[in-house]
Amino acid sequence: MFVKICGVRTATDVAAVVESGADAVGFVLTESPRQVTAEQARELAAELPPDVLSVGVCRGVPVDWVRTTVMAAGLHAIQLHGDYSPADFAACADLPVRLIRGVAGHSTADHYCGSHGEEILLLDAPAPGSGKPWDWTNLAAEPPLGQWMLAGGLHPGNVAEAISMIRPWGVDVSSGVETSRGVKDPALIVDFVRAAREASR
Ligand SMILES: O=C(O)c1ccccc1NCC(=O)[C@H](O)[C@H](O)COP(=O)(O)O
Repeated sequence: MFVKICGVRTATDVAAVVESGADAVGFVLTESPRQVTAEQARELAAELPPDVLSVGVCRGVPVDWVRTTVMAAGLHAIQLHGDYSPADFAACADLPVRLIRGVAGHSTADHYCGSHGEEILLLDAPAPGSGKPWDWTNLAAEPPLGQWMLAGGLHPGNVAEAISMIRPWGVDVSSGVETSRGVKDPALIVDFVRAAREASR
């Protein structure tokens, strides 16, 4: 089970992620209560072990800006979130990074990983980072193909049930490990990763 903690903003958050054993960390580089600059992302990512994937999360900005900013931050992966085309993904294909496509999910499997050239597909709520769940129940019968992650309203108390029901390749969380918008809780990060790992055994 691949576990990503998104919207990390402080050195304390990073330390909690490392302690939790999560696989990936998302740094939101565009408008959000969790937004960090490329320089901040670079400094925070430098505190991560090399096997933890550092992801630059971008929404609603031109792909040229994404390329420049993620490279300046020295991150391992780009998450293009929302209305990005296959051409946008192709425009990043020459970079030494992994590509993640974040989209609003549907309760039927009309998405598949790789359709835009991405390595990982993230099926999320319509409002990313809102903490609001969406109806993913029908995915159990017809899950997407490939490496896909479930996100949107997950938290330590429901991630095990979601994994048992849907069997995604990975899970992603932001609000569910926060005490208030943009403020991560180290204990919730550890609880979330533990619950996800136990459910996928
Ligand atoms: O988290 C944000 O603020 C955000 C802003 C703009 C684009 C994407 C954003 N987050 C993407 C993520 O990967 C979140 O972890 C995902 O939406 C789940 O969020 P939540 O429902 O709050 O757990």
